[in-house]
Amino acid sequence: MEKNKIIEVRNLVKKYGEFAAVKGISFDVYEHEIFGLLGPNGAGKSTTLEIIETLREKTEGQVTVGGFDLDTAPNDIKKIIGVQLQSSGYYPGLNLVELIEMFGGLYNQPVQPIELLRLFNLEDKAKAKYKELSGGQKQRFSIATTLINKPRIIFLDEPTTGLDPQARRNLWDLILQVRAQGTTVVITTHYMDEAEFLCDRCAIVDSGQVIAIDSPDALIDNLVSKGFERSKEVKKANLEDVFIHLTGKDLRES
Ligand SMILES: Nc1ncnc2c1ncn2[C@@H]1O[C@H](COP(=O)(O)OP(=O)(O)OP(=O)(O)O)[C@@H](O)[C@H]1O
Repeated sequence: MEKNKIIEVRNLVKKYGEFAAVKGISFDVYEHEIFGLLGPNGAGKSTTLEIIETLREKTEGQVTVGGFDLDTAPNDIKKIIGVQLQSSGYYPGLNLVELIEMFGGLYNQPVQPIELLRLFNLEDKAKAKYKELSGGQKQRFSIATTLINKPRIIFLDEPTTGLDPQARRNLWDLILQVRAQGTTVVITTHYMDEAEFLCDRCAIVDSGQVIAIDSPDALIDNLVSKGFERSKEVKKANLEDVFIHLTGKDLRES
């Protein structure tokens, strides 16, 4: 089946003064995939994401999103993407339902707050304020809000940082569910297990450059074909499996 490119990034450069944080990055994202930007701290992942999201000026290069050119049609891009807000964007006086209604008003979109909260397992928190949520609940709410304008693409910047194993796995399932409904997902992460589990394809970014891009399987196979072997025999389970087995798979809310 022919894959449709929904994002095209060509020779993207971002300089902060003399310092080039992004040095000529190019990649495509296909419709309905989960695409990962992986890389160490400071590699330029967030900068790249924020440029595509129209939140940061680029220095050079071409970006198109859903066929719209970032230079000439940034407002059209804004309409088809969903972006996680900084937590400071959640007015402290409003509960979750009121926040969703407010964002719906800003986007001029009808919203069904309880249905959205149910999808993210937050229905019983409908009347709670954002600050009263646990870390996992905050992340789930933040991802829920990216869907308010019924976007074609959502951008998630390190969505599971700081979450416990149950909350991470729960969020992974939600991200798969969002994609299953037809939304393209672009995610940044430091966690390779997360990328391996979630991403159809990923770009590994280092010092502002893409150094590899492929499916996780193909990247691993390529390394193995070069003769790489783990020095220690791989066990059938890891410590995280032990932890999940002992403490249960259910989502913790504390
Ligand atoms: N506003 C800014 N002014 C100057 N330098 C910046 C600015 N924002 C980011 N940088 C620098 O650009 C580089 C890339 O930062 P960026 O936040 O894009 O990296 P990242 O890959 O997302 O890292 P992390 O995983 O730590 O979030 C870093 O060296 C950072 O210090």
